[in-house]
Amino acid sequence: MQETKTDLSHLNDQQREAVVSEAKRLLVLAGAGSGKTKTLLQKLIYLIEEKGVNPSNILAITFTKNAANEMLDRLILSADESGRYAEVLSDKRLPKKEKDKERYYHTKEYKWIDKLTVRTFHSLCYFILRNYGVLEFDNKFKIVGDTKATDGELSKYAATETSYEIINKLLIEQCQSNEYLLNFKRYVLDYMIDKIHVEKSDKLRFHPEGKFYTTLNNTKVRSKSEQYIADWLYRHSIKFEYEPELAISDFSFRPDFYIPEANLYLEHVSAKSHPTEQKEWQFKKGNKLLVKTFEHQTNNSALFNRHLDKVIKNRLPANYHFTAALSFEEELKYYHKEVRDFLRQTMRVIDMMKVENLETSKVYQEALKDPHERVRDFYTLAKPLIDQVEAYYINKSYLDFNDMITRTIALFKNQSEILQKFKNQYQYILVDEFQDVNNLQVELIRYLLTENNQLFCVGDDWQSIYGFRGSNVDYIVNFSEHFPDAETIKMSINYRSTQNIVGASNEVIKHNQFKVDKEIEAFKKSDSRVYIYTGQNENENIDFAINQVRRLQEEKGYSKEDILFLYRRSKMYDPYFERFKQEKLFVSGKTIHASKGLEAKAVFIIGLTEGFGGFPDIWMEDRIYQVIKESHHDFLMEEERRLFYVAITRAKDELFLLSERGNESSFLKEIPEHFTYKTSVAFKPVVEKLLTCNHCDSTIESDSQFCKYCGTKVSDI
Ligand SMILES: Nc1ncnc2c1ncn2[C@@H]1O[C@H](COP(=O)(O)OP(=O)(O)OP(=O)(O)O)[C@@H](O)[C@H]1O
Repeated sequence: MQETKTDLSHLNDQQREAVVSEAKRLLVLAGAGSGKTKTLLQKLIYLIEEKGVNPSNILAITFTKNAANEMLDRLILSADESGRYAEVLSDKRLPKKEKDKERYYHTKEYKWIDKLTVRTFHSLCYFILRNYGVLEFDNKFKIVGDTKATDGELSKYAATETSYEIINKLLIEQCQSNEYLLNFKRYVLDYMIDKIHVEKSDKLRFHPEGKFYTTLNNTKVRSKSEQYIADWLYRHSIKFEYEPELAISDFSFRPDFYIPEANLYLEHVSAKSHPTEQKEWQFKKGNKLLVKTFEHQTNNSALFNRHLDKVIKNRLPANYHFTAALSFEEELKYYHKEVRDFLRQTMRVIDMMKVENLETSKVYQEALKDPHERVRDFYTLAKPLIDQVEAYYINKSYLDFNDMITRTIALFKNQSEILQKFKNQYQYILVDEFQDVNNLQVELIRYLLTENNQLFCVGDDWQSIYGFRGSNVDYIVNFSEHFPDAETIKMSINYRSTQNIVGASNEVIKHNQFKVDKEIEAFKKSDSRVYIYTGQNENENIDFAINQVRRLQEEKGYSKEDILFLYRRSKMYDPYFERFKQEKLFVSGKTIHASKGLEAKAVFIIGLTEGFGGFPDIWMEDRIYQVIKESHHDFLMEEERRLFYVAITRAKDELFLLSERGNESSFLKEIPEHFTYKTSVAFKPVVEKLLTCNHCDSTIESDSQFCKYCGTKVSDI
């Protein structure tokens, strides 16, 4: 072993090789729990202690604020010989705010730690723009996020509104134009309510009467042409009745429309209509006015509008008011969820365009060439809104997280002396979780690279789970193509999880095509198997979870931190959370996305069912996004599988997978049986087992009616 001042004896060979490597571009590619973060920190300490590198020449980038804090914590722990900081960290009563303060003071205490730059991509860009970005953007900018920032360094500079609140406000403003509002409502009705782009068999299932098309005044009509007429009337503020009952002498029937203010009936004639002669005669007899429109007229909307003008408008009173003011709230009051979905989709499109560095106008041009009307309609409505959002952000000096990176890149591009300053400063660039970088982040890193500085990245392509936000797993899979002359070191021992958990995770990930092959072995040997429970329904699963949690707490002394519930979607946890509250059980739950980098002795993955609302859950598959970036079904499935892999590998000793009988997630079938213990038998409550006789104090067996020792009845206890 090479002699070093820094103690590297607690590292394995591969970790040590990574720490001492002089390679200018190095990727440490490793599985879950293999000590990537540990290796990165050790490298940092080694550079300072062994290589005499000035800490201010080191930049360490993490993905989350928590990861940056954890990195600082580990550095402080390594420096603090008194053990005081370890006490601070382990003090469960100390609030997070206090811990943050302690971290701040301790960082100041150790000058070398204080001189390091340990930041997330965002906070790095934030810092650069605030201090050097005045020519690029208002340097007193505010940050806009998905949620209101409540703590952390950046929260002081957070905007008072969220990105959703802004886009919602701007949509309402946009809808002050009646035309936009009604076009928008038309879009909602067509594609989100009527789902006209969905198979016909589905339609008929939902509307057995055949009245499928929803008009702008929320009437269900039978055909697209009738819907067009009804919408035309609504757009001209002309009241109408649809299929009113009309009785003339002894003859009763339902013409298509009645327009009271013109005292006029309208019949739309298509190939499917019944012959109208009979009806016309009855109208004449009853001295009522009937006008007809014909299907072939609808082929040309300008001509058809003119026809409607002629037969309807001209029969209304001369002073008729054709444009009543419409309100967004009134028009869309039944469709709040659909409005929210449209806005979320638009926000996703905005984010994707930023990450892919595409201009709105180019995307719009492409979208209008799409063969599908739904996609074209979406972009026709989204474009003016997206333009408004952009203008609003500039006007208010707002930047979102992607903007901060884009603006920093622009600053580097336009101000070479500022770029030079950072290039000179950061001799060593260390990036954690490299599997999650996106185009913008890689471009930023590239700007900082010189022939002489070192880029040291650690990551696991199997854990890349932010594709939906634009991260690109290709950067890690093909690292040496993106960074010429790069070296790669693979680390293959998992120190976190037991053998069967590691085995199961290896088997699951084998189903992915796009990956780097690695052989991961467990360091910890244990016979305990992955527990798969398939209850009859959710309630049975919750009962099972409660019993298992109690068992772990009582038999193994596990605390709140030792047990982690993971799920694909937050709402899966709601019923569990409610029951845990009732049962006074304290356990933490997280989405799998939020669990990255975490570990717990026991992990429960809930909601492992197949199909809608389960896991895998491929939600990005909408042609709307394909206009910006193609994503294939298989590729999205692979990301879901990586997410499952991340979830499994959070478990140190025990892993429980909860599914429902008859509707098991396809992922469960990917785990070979010899790693698992499968059951669908509900657990007897553990509390029964622990019942003690209040007379003689001995433990009473679970199914017994009497205390075996003194005969006291269980029902009296
Ligand atoms: N050489 C080693 N000997 C013993 N334990 C180790 C070694 N390397 C890492 N560990 C332990 O393994 C666990 C996982 O380490 P770490 O969190 O650094 O892994 P990681 O690769 O970053 O994990 P993940 O990617 O899954 O989040 C930690 O508890 C760490 O202390």
